[in-house]
Amino acid sequence: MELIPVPAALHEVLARAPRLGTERVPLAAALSRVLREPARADLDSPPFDASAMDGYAVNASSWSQGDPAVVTFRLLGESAAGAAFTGTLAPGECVRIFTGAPVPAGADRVVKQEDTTREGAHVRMTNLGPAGRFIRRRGENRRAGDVVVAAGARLGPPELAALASAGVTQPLVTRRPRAVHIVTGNELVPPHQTPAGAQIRDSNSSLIAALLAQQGTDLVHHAHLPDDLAAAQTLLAALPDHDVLLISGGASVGDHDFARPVLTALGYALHFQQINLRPGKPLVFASRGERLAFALPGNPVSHWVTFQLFVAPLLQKLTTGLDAAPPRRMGRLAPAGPLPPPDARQTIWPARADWVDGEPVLTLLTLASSGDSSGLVGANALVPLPANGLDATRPVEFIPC
Ligand SMILES: Nc1nc2c(c(=O)[nH]1)N[C@H]1C(S)=C(S)[C@@H](COP(=O)(O)OP(=O)(O)OC[C@H]3O[C@@H](n4cnc5c(N)ncnc54)[C@H](O)[C@@H]3O)O[C@H]1N2
Ligand code: MOO
Repeated sequence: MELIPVPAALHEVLARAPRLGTERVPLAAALSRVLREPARADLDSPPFDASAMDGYAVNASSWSQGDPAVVTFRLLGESAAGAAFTGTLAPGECVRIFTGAPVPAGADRVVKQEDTTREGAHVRMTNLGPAGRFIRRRGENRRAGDVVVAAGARLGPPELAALASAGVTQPLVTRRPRAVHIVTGNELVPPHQTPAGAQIRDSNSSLIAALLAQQGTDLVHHAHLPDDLAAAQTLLAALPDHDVLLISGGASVGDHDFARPVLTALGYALHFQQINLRPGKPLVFASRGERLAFALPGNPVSHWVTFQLFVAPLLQKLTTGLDAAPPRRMGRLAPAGPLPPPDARQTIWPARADWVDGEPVLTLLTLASSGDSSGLVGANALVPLPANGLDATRPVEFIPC
C-alpha cells in the first residue's frame, strides 16, 4: 500500500475541513474561542477628557509656559472619578482632580499634586507645564465605531478585556468542535482494573480526552468496542451528533483490525490509510459529508504523534478556518542525548524541550518502542529527523506541542 508523505496527508485532511457554525456566548465563557465578527467600540474611549494624574485641573491660559515660576490659583471645587465638576473654569481658577476624573470645561491642563501647595481657598503651583499636559483626550484610545477586536482573533485575556470595554457582552464565536472517541481492543481494561493474562490498561482514552480538552473540543461520547465488526457497526450507527470521529487502535492490517471495514460499512470514504511516518504509519483518514474520521494507530506513542500532527491542526482549522501546519521552531540538541535508530520512514520523534540560557534545548525521548505507554512523560515537542541524520552541532527544527 502506498505510503503518503506527511505534508500531502495533512493537506488532504485540512482540505476537507468544513467551517464550523457560530454561537453567542457570555464573556465569561469566551476564553480561547475564535471571534467571527469584528467587535466595535460603541463609545469614544476615553468617553470624556480625563485626568492622567491626581492634582489640580487649572485654567492657565493667561500664562505662557514657564512664566512665571510660581502661580496661585483660586480653588473652586473637586472632580472625582464618577463625580464630575460641572462648572467652567475662568483664567486663574482650578479644581481638585483625581486620576480618571473628567477634566472640567475651561481647564487647559492638569498640574500634578507633587507640584502644588494648598493655601486655604488657593493653591500655589510650581511647574505648570505646557497646555494639554496630563489630559487624556476623549477618543484618543478609540473612536466609537472603531474595530477593537478583529474577526478571526482568538480571544485571550486582553481581547476579553477589550470586548468588555466596548460593551460586547455576547460575542459571536465559532462553536466548539464535537468529537466522539471510540477505543477498540479486546485486550483493554479500564485504568482502575488490574490487567490479567493478555489484558492491558487502556491509556489511550485518557490521552485522547486530555488532548481534546487542550484543543477546546467537546468529547460528546466515548465508548469501548470489542473487536467485533457487527457490534461496532450497530454502536457507531447510533452516535450523537459530532464533527470528528476518532477510533483508537485497529488501524493496521491484522485480522482483528476493523477500523477500516467499519468506516467503509458506515459509508465513509477512505482518503489515506498509511503514511510515511514513524511512529504512526497506519493512520487512516476518512470522511462522510462534513463528518471527518481518523483511525489512530493503537500504539500509545503513535497515538500522541498522529494526534499532534493531524488531529490538532484539523481542530484548529475547524475553529479558525486557517490552514496551518503545526508551527516549527529552531532549537539545539542536548549534548550526548539519545538518538532513535535509523528507519526508512520519515521519523518525527517525541522530545522534551527545555528553555536553557534563552534557547530551547531538545532531548529526544528514549522509547523502547511506540508501545511505551508511559514513555511520553515530559514530551512537549516533536523533532523531525532529516533523512541524512541529525547533526548535533547544528540547530534543529522542532514542533512545539
Ligand atoms: N503486518 C503488519 N503489522 C503491523 C503494521 C504493519 O504495517 N503490518 N504496522 C505496525 C504499526 S507501525 C503500528 S503503529 C501498529 C498499529 O496497529 P493498530 O492501530 O491496529 O493498533 P492495535 O493493534 O490495536 O494496537 C497496537 C498496540 O497498542 C496497544 N494499544 C491499543 N490500544 C490501546 C489503548 N487504548 N491503550 C493502551 N495501549 C493500547 C495494543 O495493545 C498493541 O500493543 O500495528 C503494527 N503492526
Ligand atoms: O508506526 Mo508504528 O506507529 O511504529 O508503531
